[in-house]
Amino acid sequence: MNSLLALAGTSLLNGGSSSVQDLEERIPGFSVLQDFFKRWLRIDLTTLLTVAALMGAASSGAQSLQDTGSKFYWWIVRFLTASISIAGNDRLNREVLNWLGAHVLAKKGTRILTANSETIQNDAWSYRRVSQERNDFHHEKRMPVQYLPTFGTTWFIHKRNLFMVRRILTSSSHYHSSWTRTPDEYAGAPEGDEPLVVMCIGRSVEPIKRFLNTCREFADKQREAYITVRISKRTYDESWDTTILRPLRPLETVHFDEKIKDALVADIANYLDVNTRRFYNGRGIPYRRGFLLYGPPGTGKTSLSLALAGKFGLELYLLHMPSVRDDSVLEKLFTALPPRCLVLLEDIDAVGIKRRTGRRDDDSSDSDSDDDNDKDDSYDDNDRPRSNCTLSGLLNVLDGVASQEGRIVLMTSNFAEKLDKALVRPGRVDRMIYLGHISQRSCELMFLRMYGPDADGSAPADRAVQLPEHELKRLALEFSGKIPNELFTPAQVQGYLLNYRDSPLDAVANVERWVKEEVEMVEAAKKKERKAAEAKKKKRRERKLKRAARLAEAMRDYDSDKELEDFRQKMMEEKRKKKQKAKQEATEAKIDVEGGTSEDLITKATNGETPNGNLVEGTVLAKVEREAAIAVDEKVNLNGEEVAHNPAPEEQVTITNRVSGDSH
Ligand SMILES: Nc1ncnc2c1ncn2[C@@H]1O[C@H](COP(=O)(O)OP(=O)(O)OP(=O)(O)O)[C@@H](O)[C@H]1O
Repeated sequence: MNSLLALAGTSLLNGGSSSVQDLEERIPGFSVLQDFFKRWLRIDLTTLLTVAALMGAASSGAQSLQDTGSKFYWWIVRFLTASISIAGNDRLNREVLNWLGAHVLAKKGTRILTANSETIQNDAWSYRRVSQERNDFHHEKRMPVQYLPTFGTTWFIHKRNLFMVRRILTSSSHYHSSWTRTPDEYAGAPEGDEPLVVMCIGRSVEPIKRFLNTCREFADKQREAYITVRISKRTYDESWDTTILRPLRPLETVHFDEKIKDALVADIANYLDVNTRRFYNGRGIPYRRGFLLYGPPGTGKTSLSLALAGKFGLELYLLHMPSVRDDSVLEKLFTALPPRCLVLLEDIDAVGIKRRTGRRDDDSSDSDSDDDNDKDDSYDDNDRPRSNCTLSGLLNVLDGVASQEGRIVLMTSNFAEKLDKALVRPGRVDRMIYLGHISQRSCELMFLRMYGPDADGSAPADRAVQLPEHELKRLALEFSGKIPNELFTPAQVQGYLLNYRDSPLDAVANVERWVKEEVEMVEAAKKKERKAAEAKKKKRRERKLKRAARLAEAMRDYDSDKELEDFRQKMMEEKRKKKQKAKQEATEAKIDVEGGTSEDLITKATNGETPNGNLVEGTVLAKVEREAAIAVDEKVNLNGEEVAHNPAPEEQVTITNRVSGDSH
């Protein structure tokens, strides 16, 4: 085709006639077409082809000119610059971008940037999970926004060398941008895995190497001032995929019993000592250490964990237990831990609490519960968040064969009393630390921290009143004296002080009123809680009565002792399957069944009492067993006969038949 167009072009330039013959030779029937176009359309086909040929030649000429220009440009660039490229997933890549963000973009006032905060997946579910109500308004865990260079080239001068850093488009975004013809930086934001090319005018790479070192040093310095927190956010590839830098929190800013704090720090320091590792290894003791931080919300469990990570220069791996999908995810995340780190397992009490559909480990309510079905099943009856992980899954990662050695596990819980004994046994939890309500001394320290000079010794610029040290101490003492000892959480007091960030005098002046209001609020909340607990208790009692009535009803349908015994066995079997844990406790339970009418016995049994009125230690199974035994006894009584009651051997529940007085 191109040759035909060229021929047409030559034909026009030569006056036409000779080349029409050439064209006729190459395209049979060309003269017929030519006649047709001339007669009917009044167009000279040769001219048309010639114009097209000239336009094609001009465009390909421009293209090749552009190619040549581009080649020349890159040849010059190559000739005049040295460069080092950095892969998208290399840590150095991030460090260079951070340096640029801090030193170039802000100074140059760059107007086209990309912003990073945190990656989200489908968070619809997590918005549903409203956190437990708390009184501090400053429990802020949002990620700061970071501004970085976008696609393209950033120019800057560093140590008298001219540098260019190119952030290169990845193939997918490139396709997108060229398709829509939108400039790269508007076509989409960089995803974080774009390679970088660092170029510098000159024929040596040494200045670039020096620049990269500067970036690394800057990152190290930043790291010293920050704690690296790793979390797992992506739901599809279970890894510690997100890194957050949190400002370092000095341990002194977490207020609780100083002696306990010192002991905890000494314990961790001792554990991290190389000699300790040798000692553990030499004696075949697994080199692990676990701590449980427990107490009400807002008492500093998370803050203490961050402060400890900063103090010992460890990376913090954070897992919020109710958000862990299942045991296999937990295991994968634990397997990916480095040997020396701090793992924070938040809300550990959520493990082992069953969801409404398919309850597991510690459920002590009856199986035929029919209320509360409309409630969000990510919470238990006490509004504690639930986890999909099982207790055995958790124990397995803590000290199973495959569990990593050398790390420190910190677990936090608001409901430590609910934790399984197996979880808190030494080896898994070596030290339990209670973080409770704030003491007056801690209030004083918090006040001083809030209004004292900044960490670097400088006075905060935005403070309206700069008080001398002795005056500040006096105010701190006055402030703490007005706060009841161990009534509020540290978060509450911090929240109050933040309201008077610029005015310590106002903070002291208004504290009594605040205390009064808070106390009233606490009282009201307690009252509400009590009411809710009573209503719950009432409901449970009604359920038990209903069940006991059903049981008694069922008893009436049995004529022979054998049928009765079969029924009892069947019921026992069902309960045994459901209540694995309760079965163990039932082993220890001793139940003394004596005296009382049938109604008495059933009522007492449903209340968790022995027939003689004593409260029985034990579990659901023990209670159910008791009810069954009572019902059996009752049936026997009605029949006027004595029936041997043989509990399954593994239950070892001693039941004294009230008719015979025998114990089995
Ligand atoms: N003991 C404390 N000393 C100093 N500040 C505290 C203390 N406890 C809590 N705070 C402050 O209260 C806020 C919440 O603290 P943090 O998240 O550590 O509490 P928490 O016990 O982990 O709460 P939750 O159980 O709800 O996770 C933080 O801003 C923190 O600075």
